[in-house]
Amino acid sequence: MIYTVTFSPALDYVIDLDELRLGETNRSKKESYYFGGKGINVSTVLTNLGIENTALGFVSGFTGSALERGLKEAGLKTDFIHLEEGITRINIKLRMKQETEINTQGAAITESKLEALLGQLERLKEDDTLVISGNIPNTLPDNIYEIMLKRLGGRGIRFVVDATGMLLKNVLKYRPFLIKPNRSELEELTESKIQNDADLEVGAKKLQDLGARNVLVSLGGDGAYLLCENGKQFRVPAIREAVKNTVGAGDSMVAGFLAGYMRKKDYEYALKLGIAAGSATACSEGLAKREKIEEFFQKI
Ligand SMILES: Nc1ncnc2c1ncn2[C@@H]1O[C@H](COP(=O)(O)OP(=O)(O)OP(=O)(O)O)[C@@H](O)[C@H]1O
Ligand SMILES: O=P(O)(O)OC[C@@]1(O)O[C@H](CO)[C@@H](O)[C@@H]1O
Repeated sequence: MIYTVTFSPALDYVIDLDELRLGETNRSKKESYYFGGKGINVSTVLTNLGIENTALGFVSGFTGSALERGLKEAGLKTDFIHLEEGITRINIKLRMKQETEINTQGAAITESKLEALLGQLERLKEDDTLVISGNIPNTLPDNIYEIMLKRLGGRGIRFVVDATGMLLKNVLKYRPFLIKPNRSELEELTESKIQNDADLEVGAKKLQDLGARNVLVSLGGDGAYLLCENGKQFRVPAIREAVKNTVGAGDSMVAGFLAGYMRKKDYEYALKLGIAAGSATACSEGLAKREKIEEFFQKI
């Protein structure tokens, strides 16, 4: 069984603008909203691909109720913990020539609610997969992912971690099955510039040396690079069509990769399905549906 954890789910409010003029009243051309947060996006795309999973995390307030209801209507299985104060965050995504995002803090998670999540995770057993992604509210310590993996280590659970900075660095020693930095995250983690494929290999190898088993580096419109635990490496270009929205492309890639791995236990196949899912989301309004992912997979 696959479980995803999103500490700080989000209502993604996507606003289309010609341009943003600071200090003035700007009027949108169009707006739309999506139920997001990284782990939730992974769960949505897994569900779209017919892979059973449960989305865990914290929700609160009227935005949390809307998110929970919306996800249920979309067919997701969720088991959220309800916070008593604050609201599930609203993240602003400004869509102009370039995309600009404002990701907000999100509701504070109390110690007892955190314990409730750790209690839920006790049900995980050998061969289960736990996807932990996204940022945490700034009221939590940045070793929180490490605390989780330490408690769950040694049980044969497959960990997938998609996070930045210390949140990710702290967990590498627990040998996560998969991490998915993008180019700038890889640069930050390895404190080096990534300018070509040789740099990708060196950077990914550094993260493997720190403990990661498989390192998937997403490169936006340039596709992705995978360094596998067996030493094999693959570089696959993206499918380039008219881009509509790249929010959630990385999460879709993680979902596609996992779905592919579950199906065939083959890393090259998993990477191709990951690329297909990431590019299908980039070329869709909202997260990709199964038909688009399959159509893109045929083109790789
Ligand atoms: N402009 C694009 N055209 C085609 N495919 C894209 C484009 N942007 C992203 N993708 C696909 O999605 C995958 C993940 O993209 P990216 O590297 O932007 O992830 P990310 O930075 O984690 O994104 P996010 O945080 O928004 O989810 C890429 O490897 C590629 O397959
Ligand atoms: O603030 P975080 O947790 O780093 O990222 C949150 C977020 O940008 O990630 C998803 C796209 O990957 C969006 O649905 C969501 O708004």
